Amino acid sequence: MIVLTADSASALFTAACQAVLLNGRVACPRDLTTTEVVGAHLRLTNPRRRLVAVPPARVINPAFAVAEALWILSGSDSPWIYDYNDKLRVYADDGVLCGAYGPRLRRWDGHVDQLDAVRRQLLNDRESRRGVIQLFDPSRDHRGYRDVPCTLGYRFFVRDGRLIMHTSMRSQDLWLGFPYDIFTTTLIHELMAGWLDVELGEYHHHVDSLHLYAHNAEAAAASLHGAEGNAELAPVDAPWPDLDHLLQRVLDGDTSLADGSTWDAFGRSLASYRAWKAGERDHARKLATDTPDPLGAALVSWYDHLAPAKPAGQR
Ligand SMILES: O=c1ccn([C@H]2C[C@H](O)[C@@H](COP(=O)(O)O)O2)c(=O)[nH]1
Repeated sequence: MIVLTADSASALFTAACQAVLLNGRVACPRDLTTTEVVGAHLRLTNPRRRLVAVPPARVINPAFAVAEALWILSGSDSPWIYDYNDKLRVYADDGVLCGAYGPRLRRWDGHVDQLDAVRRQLLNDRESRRGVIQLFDPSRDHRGYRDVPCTLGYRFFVRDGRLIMHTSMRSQDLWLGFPYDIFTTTLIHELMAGWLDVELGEYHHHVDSLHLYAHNAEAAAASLHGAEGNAELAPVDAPWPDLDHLLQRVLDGDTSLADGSTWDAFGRSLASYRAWKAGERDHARKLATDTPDPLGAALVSWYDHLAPAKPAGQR
């Protein structure tokens, strides 16, 4: 069992890489070799520092982080998510990710909006222990689909005027999955704190199998010497009744959102990445550079990682 505390996702990521490399044992589920620690409690004291950036060893695609978080929050399992990360297709059955969190989060059993249920529960009984969101569904997840949720669920507690969040995962790919998962969970955490009108408290990430695939071990070792980015994202909130409409506007690329808010930064980073994928690289870089918030800088780093910028004057 490892227990780690940090005030940024980047610092938590490097500490976890170190702990898995030092204490991990080999396990080969699905015939893929991993180094694994069974039992990890990762505690993030500032959930707004949700962006993992440990250049040059680990540079993430912040547009995918945003896209996946909004895809989940909006309750979607639509294939548009592949536009932001084509690799997800390998987990699809007949084109669909059967373990998608969104429909379970917003329409469990076809109708239960768990975000709303937890929000109401904690508004009615401030210190309730019943603020539970369930994602793993035994009636679906033992059927043999390629995609089985790694996140079992979330719990929320209001204590001393702060919202504490706990996530439980059965399985976590530290290198590929963690940076994106922590972005989504801490965004849900911050939004829930806003709906309850309390401060953002600590975030706890409990993982059963925390692992590194063999092909990522060398990079993980290099990340221990990377520069740790711990930029804090600007605060984000949305009145509960406006959430779905706001998510739709961001996803639709509604330019009237240009108000310098975090939602504006989300929309710009998605638009920038769509331009990049369409081959409009200069336009994509310009949109990223103009994006307020550390998200814009992270997107520029991602483009540099994909295709290093040519020195001025060189074509
Ligand atoms: O949100 C997710 C979803 C998947 N994975 C990783 C964990 C495993 O490496 C792999 C799923 O494989 P199984 O645990 O289902 O075998 O994907 C994550 O890290 N986070």
